Amino acid sequence: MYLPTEVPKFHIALRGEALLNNPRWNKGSAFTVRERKEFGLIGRLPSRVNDIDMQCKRAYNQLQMRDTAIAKNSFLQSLKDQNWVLYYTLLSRHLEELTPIIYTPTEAEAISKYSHLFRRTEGLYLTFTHQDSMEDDFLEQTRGRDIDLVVVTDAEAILGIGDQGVGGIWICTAKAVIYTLIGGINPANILSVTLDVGTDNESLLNDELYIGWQHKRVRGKEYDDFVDKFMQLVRKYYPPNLVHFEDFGVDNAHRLIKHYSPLHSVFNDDIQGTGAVTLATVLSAVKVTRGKLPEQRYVIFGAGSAGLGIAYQLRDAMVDIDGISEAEANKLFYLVDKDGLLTEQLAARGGVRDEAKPFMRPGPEWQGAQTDEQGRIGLLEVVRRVKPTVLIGCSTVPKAFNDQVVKEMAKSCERPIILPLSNPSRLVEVDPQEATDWTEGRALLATGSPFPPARKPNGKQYPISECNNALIYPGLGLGNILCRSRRLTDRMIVAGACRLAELSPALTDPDGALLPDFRDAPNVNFEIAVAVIEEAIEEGVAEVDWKKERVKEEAKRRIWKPVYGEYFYDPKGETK
Ligand SMILES: NC(=O)C1=CN([C@@H]2O[C@H](COP(=O)(O)OP(=O)(O)OC[C@H]3O[C@@H](n4cnc5c(N)ncnc54)[C@H](O)[C@@H]3O)[C@@H](O)[C@H]2O)C=CC1
Ligand SMILES: CC(=O)C(=O)O
Ligand SMILES: [Mg+2]
Repeated sequence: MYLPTEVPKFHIALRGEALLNNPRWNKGSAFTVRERKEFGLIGRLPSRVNDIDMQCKRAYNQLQMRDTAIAKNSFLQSLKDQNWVLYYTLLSRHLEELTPIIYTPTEAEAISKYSHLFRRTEGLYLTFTHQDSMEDDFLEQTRGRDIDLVVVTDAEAILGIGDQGVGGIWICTAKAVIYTLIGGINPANILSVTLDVGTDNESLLNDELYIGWQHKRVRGKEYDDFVDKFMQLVRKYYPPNLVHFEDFGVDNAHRLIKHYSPLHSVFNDDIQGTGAVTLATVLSAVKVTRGKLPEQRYVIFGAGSAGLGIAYQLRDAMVDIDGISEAEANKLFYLVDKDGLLTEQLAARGGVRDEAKPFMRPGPEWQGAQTDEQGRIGLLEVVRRVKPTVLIGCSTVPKAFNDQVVKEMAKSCERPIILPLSNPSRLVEVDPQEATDWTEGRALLATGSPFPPARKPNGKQYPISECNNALIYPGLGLGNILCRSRRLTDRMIVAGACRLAELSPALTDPDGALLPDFRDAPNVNFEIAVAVIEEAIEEGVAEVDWKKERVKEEAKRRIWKPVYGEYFYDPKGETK
């Protein structure tokens, strides 16, 4: 993180309890003596003034007293409710250790227990039954704020754990934290929203403690009208901001992004973010194998939001970077979903969703293929026949890349590129250590959640990169916001992915990680943002017209940092 050279000054209208209870402005024991006098805090705080180092030390010690990941997650949630500067400083100082606590995999567990862990609210809850007051509810939370970014979910497909109803708000708040921690976006300017349209999760419908709308999911026109009502509010009050869609069900995810992208800066993280980070990973892997994207054969296991997003992103990059036609690029993909390989025959039986149709395989190509008793062409058969060089998993099926599949792939491929991306960790398609063992250390690997390095047969440690959209979306969002682009274009996303690939350690060491280390995520995402802004300016969609050589400097100045400012009481000052 870039720290400022000067202490920022703020005029604040809050005093006493109101100031201590506001996590944006609260400094706790770090209020200076002058501030304590000015804001009525002398009797409300123990006498000694602490600096941020001392506060971090205390908070870190308290954190270590919690012995499970979920208890640590709850502790950090409370810290966020109390003091943003301390919370973000602590996370920045222990980025690698604490990201898995506040994001995947622990956040999945927290979300699944949302109604049981619930203590206080965070974000905006827009419930289907309260849509008459939606505009007032929206303004109640946003009035007087600059909202640069809205992170929204309807919670139908949370991480790898499916429909989580109102608990989905916590994926938005977790994604928002990553935007701040890694992207440097001011947390005060981010709005997390859950669209509570019910849930089809039976255990939530039957849970007496469930805290959302206990009703089956609304679908069809009523759903579309509800989402549109929300989108029109965002467009009315915050036209230049970015709307980030997270963990919608696959069909709605594709429909919504298609509908709104010509109208507003919108971004679907599961489709575009995952597509972009995977493109960067594959670009760096093919550098190691000295190949090119169009020379690969891609098998994607799980053709939902992420799988299709990856296929589209890789396909579009080949068209853009390598100049091949879309039709030629489509032929390089083999998508396998729960009904087996996506083929024309399967489509004729209604088994292929529209977005996947460009990638379905022609019938004659698979005549004589081995099928199971339901007529499905399974992953092993696909791997046998296709001899893929790239195998990607976004299926939520743990251990789907078993020894047979991996060994089969490794027979015809010197350095198989294997990316088991399902989250949380327990759903990973193959444990990276097993993939390393089964390929005698030849596999090039990255996973969706963090894993320890794998040990190669020669004793060398192979770092497992985290191919998670969190390594790219903060930079894409930051770039879009800083240049005030009214569209997040495909080329802006490709520019970000290419910049990420350029920063890969594997470019200089074939046994190095495919992506930069997560500890470098803030600097890496800053570079991604710069690439996005440069592209937006070149395409003419940016509202700023910074000269190329000034982009970095301008961007750096606008990044939010977790530092305490100096406060002055002012009845007309900040209240939110
Ligand atoms: N690493 C990353 O950055 C990301 C990882 N993911 C992970 O990818 C996984 C999928 O997420 P989404 O695409 O959003 O979910 P999704 O529900 O849209 O897609 C999952 C797909 O897998 C298919 N599937 C289920 N069982 C299968 C089987 N036995 N064989 C083959 N396919 C099967 C489903 O039919 C569906 O099409 C999740 O675990 C999620 O956490 C998602 C987004 C980003
Ligand atoms: C990482 C992410 O967006 C997911 O697993 O859904
Ligand atoms: Mg997601």
